[in-house]
Amino acid sequence: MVDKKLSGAGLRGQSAGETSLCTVGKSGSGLTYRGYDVADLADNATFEEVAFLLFEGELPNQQQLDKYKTELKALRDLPQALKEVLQRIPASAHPMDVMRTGCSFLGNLEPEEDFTQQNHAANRLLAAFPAIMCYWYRFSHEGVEIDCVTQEDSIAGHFLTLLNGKAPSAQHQKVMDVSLILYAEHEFNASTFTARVCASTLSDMFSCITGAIGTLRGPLHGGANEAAMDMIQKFTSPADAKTQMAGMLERKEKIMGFGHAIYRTSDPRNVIIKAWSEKLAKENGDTSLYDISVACEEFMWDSKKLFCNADFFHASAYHFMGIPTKLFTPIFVCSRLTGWAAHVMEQRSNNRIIRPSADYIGEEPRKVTPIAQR
Ligand SMILES: CC(=O)SCCNC(=O)CCNC(=O)[C@H](O)C(C)(C)COP(=O)(O)OP(=O)(O)OC[C@H]1O[C@@H](n2cnc3c(N)ncnc32)[C@H](O)[C@@H]1OP(=O)(O)O
Ligand SMILES: O=C([O-])CC(=O)C(=O)O
Repeated sequence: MVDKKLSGAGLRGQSAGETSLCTVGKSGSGLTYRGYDVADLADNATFEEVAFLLFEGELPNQQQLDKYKTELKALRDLPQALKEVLQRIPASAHPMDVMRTGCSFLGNLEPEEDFTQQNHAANRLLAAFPAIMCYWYRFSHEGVEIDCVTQEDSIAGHFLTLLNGKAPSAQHQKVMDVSLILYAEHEFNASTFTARVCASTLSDMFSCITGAIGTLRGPLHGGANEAAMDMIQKFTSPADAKTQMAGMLERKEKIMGFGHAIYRTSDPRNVIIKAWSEKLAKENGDTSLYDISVACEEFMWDSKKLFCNADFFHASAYHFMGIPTKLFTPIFVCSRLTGWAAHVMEQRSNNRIIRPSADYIGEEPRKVTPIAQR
């Protein structure tokens, strides 16, 4: 894995366009958003500042940030028709399907009529996604019709308040804010590339984001945080984790939350969310799941030189905050929407339809045999 080859299938290692939004693994393991190191942003900025940075190109000053947050707060509520649609989606539905439908349906009610509305469409989704997720979840699972508006200052606090019906602790609010920063943007990953392909046909913002949600859903991409949670919950101790993982590798199973298409030796987001996971475990007074996670990390590195990606310690961190596992990937949506929308805007600003070629490996030209003779 250390000598990871960036070539072969899956367009690996091929440049598919230009971006000024993000670098991934440029110096082996780094991640920058518009030139800022993600660790610096996680320490010294908020998610709203990062969203502004991605959409507008620069970090906001205090006045710009206040204005932006006021704008977002005014966009939090959901139209009645969308609430009615969410009420009809069963509890058994996959929450990523709920996000996809919520996004798509909002696009019916409040379409992006032309590209001058692109920032508004992006901000509307950024403000509304926490309510789309929590309105459906609490209605279908608890029979509660929540008020989609809160007075919480941040998107992180707003989401946790909608989910729990009460304001979060300062610590939980901070961890959620950091998590939203870490997941915000990641160059030409599969879901962002989906959004850019859609944008390249001059389609609307809601279609681009709906497609991206469908791509993020898979366990090889965003869905890995849920899959990692399901896995670590089955391990009874660090030793059991190592034994079971050895069996999984022997059976050639993929271990979710490990490995990466671009990074070679580490994912820079891991060390940040891992540290928060440890703090949360200690605060909860039970580090057993954290210890199991650390054992998984050690085992995978020792046996396969595979490292934790952003998703692995997000699983335990979210779990320690009491977030239901099925909502892990939808939280990713609430964050990555910023990267997706910024890429849609960037694609539109210098567009040519994305249409690669394929190497044909099928039959030679042949004639149709009449059906009676087949
Ligand atoms: C936020 C995110 O989306 S981060 C990614 C989240 N996804 C996951 O965690 C899913 C698990 N990981 C994976 O499936 C892969 O590592 C991916 C999809 C992330 C990257 O895929 P690729 O770029 O094709 O992986 P890569 O080329 O590094 O694989 C090299 C070898 O390691 C193996 N490998 C890579 N990751 C894993 C893993 N998690 N578990 C077991 N084996 C793995 C591959 O099967 C491959 O083996 P092979 O040469 O015998 O075929
Ligand atoms: O870049 C990738 O392929 C996947 C990833 O880590 C992300 O989208 O955050």
